[in-house]
Amino acid sequence: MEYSIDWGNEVWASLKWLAIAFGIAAVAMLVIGFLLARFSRWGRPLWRVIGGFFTEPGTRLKAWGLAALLTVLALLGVRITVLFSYFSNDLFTGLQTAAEGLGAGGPQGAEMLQMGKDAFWHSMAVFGILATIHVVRTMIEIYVGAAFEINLRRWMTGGAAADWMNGRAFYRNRFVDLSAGLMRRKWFRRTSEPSQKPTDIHPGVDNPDQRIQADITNVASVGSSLLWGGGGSSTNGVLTAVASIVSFSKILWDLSGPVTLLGVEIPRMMMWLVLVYVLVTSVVAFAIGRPLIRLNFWQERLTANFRYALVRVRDGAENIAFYRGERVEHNGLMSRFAAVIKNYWQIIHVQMAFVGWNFSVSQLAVVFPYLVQIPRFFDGQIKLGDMQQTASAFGEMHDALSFFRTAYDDFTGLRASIIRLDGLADADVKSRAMPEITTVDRDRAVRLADITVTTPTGDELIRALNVSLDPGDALVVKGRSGSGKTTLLRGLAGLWPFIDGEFSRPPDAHTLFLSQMPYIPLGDLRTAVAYPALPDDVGDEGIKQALEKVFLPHLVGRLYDEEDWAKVLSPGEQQRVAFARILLTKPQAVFMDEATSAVDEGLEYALYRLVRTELPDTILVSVSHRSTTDQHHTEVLELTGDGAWTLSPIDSSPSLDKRS
Ligand SMILES: Nc1ncnc2c1ncn2[C@@H]1O[C@H](COP(=O)(O)OP(=O)(O)OP(=O)(O)O)[C@@H](O)[C@H]1O
Repeated sequence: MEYSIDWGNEVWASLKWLAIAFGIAAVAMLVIGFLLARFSRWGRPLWRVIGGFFTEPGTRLKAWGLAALLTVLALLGVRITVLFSYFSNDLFTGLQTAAEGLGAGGPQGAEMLQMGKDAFWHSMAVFGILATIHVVRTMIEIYVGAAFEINLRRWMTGGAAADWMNGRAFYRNRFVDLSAGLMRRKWFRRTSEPSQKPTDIHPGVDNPDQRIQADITNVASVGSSLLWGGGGSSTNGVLTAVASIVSFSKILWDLSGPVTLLGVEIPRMMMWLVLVYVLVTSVVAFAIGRPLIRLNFWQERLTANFRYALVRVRDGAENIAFYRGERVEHNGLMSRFAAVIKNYWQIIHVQMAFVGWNFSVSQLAVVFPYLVQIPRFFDGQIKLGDMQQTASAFGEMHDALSFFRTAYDDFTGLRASIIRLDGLADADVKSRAMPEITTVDRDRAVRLADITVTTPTGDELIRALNVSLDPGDALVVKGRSGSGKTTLLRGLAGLWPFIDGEFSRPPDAHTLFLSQMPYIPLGDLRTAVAYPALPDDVGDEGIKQALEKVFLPHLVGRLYDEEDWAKVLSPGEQQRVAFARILLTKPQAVFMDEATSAVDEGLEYALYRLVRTELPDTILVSVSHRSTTDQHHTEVLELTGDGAWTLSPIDSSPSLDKRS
């Protein structure tokens, strides 16, 4: 019996096919990828969030290497599927020959039966080889796919986290929306990028944590499987879909015969039928599934909001418990959860229609080729094997062409993640583009020259402030609540964008800003005390001494204890930890925002004296409501909150002996 292809020569034929297909696929992917990244509405943001993986020196070799390997493996998968279709042709033709031999009887029948048997066992051997290669290929593909995904995810997470930290974008992105009103202000325009227009405002960035964690995971895993397909043969990707379409259209073209429709003979009918069938069904599917882009985007946002609300309860547990605020919290949580469910129902409704349509279309496609071919088979024009291969080629073509229809759901999820990651990158850039105070490094001195601070709505809090402090000077900032004391410190620290003027201070490493409640990082106590230095940089001995000096000797033995220290230490103890940090860091200038508000006056006195004695040359700037802090300072700055300010010396301060 004659086989459908020359199996003896197939290894070389397949290798040649693979080489040519790889060449074409590589060029096509590069060209299409370039065009999409340059000109399409979703390709541009996608390239923005993953482009560096393929271009940066640290990752590009691995990126291109793994991508090439995945392409080869995907194409090999397509080739094997093609060969399986020839195997099935031979198997069924062999069975048909054997059956005909049995029916015919006699010597000729016996010969046909033998031919059929030979063809059957030959097919089994072919299947054994193909199946082995198929399994091995699939295993390798799963591994390489995972390696690509993990590398991409690692690069994206590292990059997004660094970008979020860079220029304190994680803090300043809260002002991206608010800065809209100020875009028209002269000094804002002067300090912002020339390309920024008042209309060019990003709508802000919600839940960056979710974006960095969940959206990146989604882009890395769904993105790569959409391109190359999953591990199993049934899961197509764009590449395998296109390669299958090309390969199977040739088979279908060769096998499909003419069909007479309303008296007109249409050649290669199967081919046209599958194209028209899939085109029409896909257009309908896209129309049904279109709302999923928006709904998936919202699902991410609403889920993140709900989770953030839960985290807030955990963080504020003590406060909530004191207030007996469970009812309010529960209501808040449930209303956020209700929003998640409402959106989820909308997704389900669209998906019911979408999946229902796709499923019906795919079911019909199972019998469709038999219905079209059966007259030719009954007329004896084609053999059982040919019909079988036509049906399988139709099925493969249909699956491949339908990939874009069935995977539309995944595309919408991917698109939502890309939009969110692009939004984060955008907000990071805009956060950095917002104005910041001009800082000048100056050894052992602090100068504020013409500092003007406003609220986000443009109301002046401080107008043209000038202050000059030399080593050992200490300034206390006072004023009614809301007059802008904290905001001044925020501005000087480079957090508050609505500030103008020049600020000279010791270099970053020698200037320390302390907020009212010191931040306590996760980890052991030594990490908490040494922050923002690393514990090994300051050493255990230094940490122990600092703890003893700030009256926390009971903590000396617990340096390596891992606790949620922000919840274990009392506010007063946390403020003493902040003073320990001053002793460890030995800054040339320190700015403190009500840093002793939680300790009693005796302890406050002792802590200030400690700093003055240990670090007599350090410049102190304290924000304080208490008159007891005055005695540790040399000057007082009074803010009125409407722009005006007064600066006056403080007499008879016991700290005035600091320079002696
Ligand atoms: N993110 C913000 N958006 C809008 N307005 C803000 C923001 N942060 C602060 N403000 C406003 O800026 C003004 C100054 O606030 P700031 O916290 O500096 O006051 P303060 O003098 O430190 O007050 P207190 O003594 O109560 O700590 C207040 O009116 C406050 O409402």
